[in-house]
Amino acid sequence: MRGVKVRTNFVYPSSPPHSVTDNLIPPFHYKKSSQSSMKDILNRSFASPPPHVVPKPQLNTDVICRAKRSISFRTGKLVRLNRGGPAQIIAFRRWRGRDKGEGEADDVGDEDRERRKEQRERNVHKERGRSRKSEEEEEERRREEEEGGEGLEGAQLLELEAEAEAGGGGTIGRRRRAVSCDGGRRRRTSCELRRALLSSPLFFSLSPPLPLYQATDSGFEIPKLLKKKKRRRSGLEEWIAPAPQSGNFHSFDENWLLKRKGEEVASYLNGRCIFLVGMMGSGKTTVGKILSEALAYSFVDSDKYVEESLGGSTVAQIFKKFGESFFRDYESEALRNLSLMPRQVVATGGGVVIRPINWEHMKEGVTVYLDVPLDALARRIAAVGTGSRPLLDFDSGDAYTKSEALRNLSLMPRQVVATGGGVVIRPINWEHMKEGVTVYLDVPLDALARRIAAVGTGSRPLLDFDSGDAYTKAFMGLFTLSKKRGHAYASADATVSLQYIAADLGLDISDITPTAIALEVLVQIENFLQRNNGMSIKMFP
Ligand SMILES: Nc1ncnc2c1ncn2[C@@H]1O[C@H](COP(=O)(O)OP(=O)(O)O)[C@@H](O)[C@H]1O
Ligand SMILES: O=C(O)C1=C[C@@H](OP(=O)(O)O)[C@@H](O)[C@H](O)C1
Repeated sequence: MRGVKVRTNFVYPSSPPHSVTDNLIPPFHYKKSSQSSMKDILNRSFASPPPHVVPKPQLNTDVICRAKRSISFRTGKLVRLNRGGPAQIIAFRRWRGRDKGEGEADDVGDEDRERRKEQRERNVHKERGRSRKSEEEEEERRREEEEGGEGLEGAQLLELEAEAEAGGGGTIGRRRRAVSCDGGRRRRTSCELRRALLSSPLFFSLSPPLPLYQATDSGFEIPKLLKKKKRRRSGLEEWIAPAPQSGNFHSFDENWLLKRKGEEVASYLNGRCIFLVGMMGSGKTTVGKILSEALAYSFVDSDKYVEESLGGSTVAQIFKKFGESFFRDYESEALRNLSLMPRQVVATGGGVVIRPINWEHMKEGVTVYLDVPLDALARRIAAVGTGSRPLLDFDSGDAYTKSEALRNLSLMPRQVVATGGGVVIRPINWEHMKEGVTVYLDVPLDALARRIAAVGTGSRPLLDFDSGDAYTKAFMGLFTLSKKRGHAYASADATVSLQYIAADLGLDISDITPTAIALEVLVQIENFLQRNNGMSIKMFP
């Protein structure tokens, strides 16, 4: 990949933070006896979600393992968890067409590569009678080799072995297929690789598509579907992980992976900003802060930027005083300024996607859409209140929001809307209501007065939004907004869908931590860069 830097020989630090060491326990075959202690571990794993996210009381222990495995599938890593040490990744993800000559490993490999290439060319001559198919395979292998993608070779393997023995870990810019190779030189490579891996006390392979272990209430077990014989042959019995004894096992694992991934992705980004887009409450701010730490970027919230540039008024105040379009102008200006600065994770306001000019600014960097189902958004927003989100704050009662509520309602089908008596005085409201059929209930004043007196004036809503709980109100508002702008989010370079992650990991959406989302954001950015071969990413001088 041109323009994208790849570290081929990066050695991860070998000593973990204290809390991590304390939290790992004896190896896999050590069975925890008590059911409650396992649950304790898992509950503590989710010790620091936002206060309103209540962990499920009965967490399925298997979930954690699946989550771990899946994270590694996504990141393409082979992960080793050391006894009493940090998890270490031995990576096989390889960038296609990456820069050559970076790092020692490539230098060492060049000679070898040249020699093997010549050898193969001689072989090609000898075996002229071969079938066309084999020739294509040969061609493919040669192409891979030229791209620097041959399997792990002597120098790297020795290095890996040395690191393994020393208890260290390393990244080797080689492709993942090296572990699942199936013939000739590749099989040898695979064997060597496995030997190198197994020479270290504990390895936990998350890369092959096999359920390597299952968590049960009494400990971790190799899944029954893997027959004993097969297990022995594949060496899986040794490819095992230490089960967590206590503490924040889950978060540790995520945090550690996130940091490593952050370092990797930051080196490809060359200072490009990340713009997080998504509906209100999708976690742009929460995830953005975590992401910025992993990338060693600074974090900016575009709403805060606008607030500061307008002397500290809140977004709600700006909406109330000057209206939405005034706010949008400042928002566009904020994005323009932010797009000129390097190394930032920007949490944008949910509405930035509606103006094409904002996309022009954001496309200076990489845009990522956090796709969260409306139901989850409404829950989150209901938990904190709609006060800071004027487009959902139908209770505030100012003229602007009442009209806005009516506009939103006019976009929804199959509704009978009981409007507030005062809506008729604003022409704009009629425009909205004329989207449907308006019916005037003409009741003599004295009859109205009697009715209202009977029930009290407290029950007179301006819009029917006043009835219903915080969740319903938030959901209604989000629904109409998402109808209007759902398609606009699709312009982002990458999408992170919580629904997809939840289905993939077998988790509830509310159980996906912001750290896991941040990790997925990094993976999707990486995929985006790979798809675009790094060419769309301009370099900062
Ligand atoms: N992964 C998550 N799980 C549960 N709640 C979350 C998650 N991410 C964010 N939240 C909560 O949702 C609310 C909105 O998050 P925030 O980051 O402010 O969203 P945005 O910046 O997109 O509006 C906050 O109260 C936050 O604590
Ligand atoms: O969706 C929107 O139009 C808005 C989202 C808000 O930001 P968050 O997405 O950070 O809540 C804020 O910019 C403003 O209330 C408008």
